[in-house]
Amino acid sequence: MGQNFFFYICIALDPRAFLFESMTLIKNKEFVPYISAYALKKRIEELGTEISKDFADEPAVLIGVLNGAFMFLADLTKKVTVPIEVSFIKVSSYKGLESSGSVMNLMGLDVDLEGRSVIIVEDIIDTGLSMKYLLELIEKQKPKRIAVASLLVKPDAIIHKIKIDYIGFEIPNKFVVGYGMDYDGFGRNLPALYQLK
Ligand SMILES: O=P(O)(O)OC[C@H]1O[C@H](OP(=O)(O)OP(=O)(O)O)[C@H](O)[C@@H]1O
Ligand code: HPA
Repeated sequence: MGQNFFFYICIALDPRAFLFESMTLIKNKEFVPYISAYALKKRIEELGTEISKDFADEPAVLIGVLNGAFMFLADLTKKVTVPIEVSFIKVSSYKGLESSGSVMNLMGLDVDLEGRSVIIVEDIIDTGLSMKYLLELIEKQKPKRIAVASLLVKPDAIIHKIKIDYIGFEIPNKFVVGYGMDYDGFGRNLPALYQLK
């Protein structure tokens, strides 16, 4: 409700939020404009402000989940005004338009997280499988605190219940591309978000 409310207020207050690009075709699938680059930017600014307040006294390690989170992490970190560290992990669970049902760890962590405050930064939480895997993996390192930030969450698709601390937008259970997210490897470079028609 909170995220949707923000979205409509954003459109009402600033007509630039309407500046969608046109439909896009990726590997013969049609995707229609869904969330504009402007609306993403405004929401990410808010998330950056929230994180800056919450972690003002305890420098956090932000862990971006590759590949999808590269754009969100880059824009989010620019809006965090308190000291942070940045690192990456790479996992894969999605094949084409569906979850494969298992998580492959393709690149491990290079930071010691014991006693640290950690924020896992994801582009999207869909079934929750990847985040469940990541939480279990990171908990083994005994951090002081783990928070989860995800630009998008599909509440109707979640199978693995997870506490999500920072949510950009709650979206329906429909496949999306753009702003880091791909369909079969393509579409990650789109600056806005598109939904499968
Ligand atoms: O909640 P889930 O059902 O696990 O889906 C979410 C995961 O799927 C996507 O990654 P993907 O496996 O497509 O790899 P990518 O980041 O390289 O695109 C996304 O970036 C999340 O990590
Ligand atoms: O809707 C999606 N789009 C792209 N990648 C994804 N990974 C999980 N869900 C999605």
